[in-house]
Amino acid sequence: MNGGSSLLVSCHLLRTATRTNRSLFLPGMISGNNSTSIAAARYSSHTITEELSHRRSKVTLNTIRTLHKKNIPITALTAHDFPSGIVADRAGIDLALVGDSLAMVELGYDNTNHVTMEEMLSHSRAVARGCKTPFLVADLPFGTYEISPEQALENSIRLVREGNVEGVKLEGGVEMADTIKKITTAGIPVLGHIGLTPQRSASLGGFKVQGRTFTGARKLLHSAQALQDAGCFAIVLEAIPAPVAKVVTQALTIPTIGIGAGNQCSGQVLVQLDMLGSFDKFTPKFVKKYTNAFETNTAAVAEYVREVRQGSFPAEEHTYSMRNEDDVKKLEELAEELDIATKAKSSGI
Ligand SMILES: Nc1nc(=O)c2c([nH]1)NC[C@@H]1CN(c3ccc(C(=O)N[C@@H](CCC(=O)O)C(=O)O)cc3)CN21
Ligand SMILES: CC(C)C(=O)C(=O)O
Repeated sequence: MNGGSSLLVSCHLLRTATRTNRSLFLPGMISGNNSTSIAAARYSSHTITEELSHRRSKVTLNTIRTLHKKNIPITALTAHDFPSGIVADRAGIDLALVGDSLAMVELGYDNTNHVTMEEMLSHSRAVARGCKTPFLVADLPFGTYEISPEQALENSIRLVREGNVEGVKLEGGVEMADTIKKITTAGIPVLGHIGLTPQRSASLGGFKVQGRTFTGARKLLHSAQALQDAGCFAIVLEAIPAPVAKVVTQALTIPTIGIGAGNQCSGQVLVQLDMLGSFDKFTPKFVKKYTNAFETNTAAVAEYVREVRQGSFPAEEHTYSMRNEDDVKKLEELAEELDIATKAKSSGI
């Protein structure tokens, strides 16, 4: 992106902030020293990604609390590997999630329940190597936290110590309160997750929208309050009607992070490969594709195939030369001799 389009993006940020009547937030503005940030973003010749990544300081739980208090939407996104971790960092994401959706979008499983603790640890470490600024959270995979609070704490400690993440996410409502207490008491921040909880999709009858009835909505509200009381620093609300998410958000003192839960949540999260248009197996209604990486990437690879076949790749600029031109001549002479020798051999002389 050049300076010109950086200016366009920055102006768009300003317009959007005005339209939604929310205070303008560019990452880095939270920790003071803000007076030049807007002007710098508008007039700098740097790219917008440079602006976003170089200016901001490490996002901590305090940053997330401050964003919430100031009514500034929290931006969250999944990162499943080293490059997607870097993208989340550079683009200005506040909270990066090593979500177990990686089971489906990275590893090709039919649901999230097949991903193992070892796989989550390996992906978390890769993300952590690239994703330095956002607050980094990983999912406790299915089967690693349901048996007892002790089991949950043990595996949370592994995610922190071996996976290099800062917090953990787990699915479930009131029934998870004791488990959440156990983990938060040990000093590990917990992100709750209610509504459509994919690890329980079998008992939900599939990936179905939740809380569509008054009874269902009230249950979600009670779960959210129990999760807050148990010590969650925030709660993911997945695939629930927007009016329900709004009431839940208003009822809580901790932020809600919505995915398919309308725009009245305290923040938003999406699966990175979904919003980049890289995943084409299915598309939940809540996904907006900001680009179509699947088409772009497939077309690029097809072009490579074509160029290799026709010999136009690699071109001169992708090729190494000999240090000394004379050596090229010597090499050709050698080749000629070999050629004669080969011919001589094959003709039986
Ligand atoms: N690529 C991807 N994106 C996700 O957001 C995601 C995953 N994978 N895997 C783990 C879970 C599964 N999720 C899903 C999967 C499908 C729908 C879906 O298609 N829902 C229907 C609504 C069905 C109903 O009406 O109740 C939809 O049309 O959105 C929603 C969430 C969310 N998570
Ligand atoms: C979509 C987010 C919230 C998630 O749980 C995941 O990526 O697994």
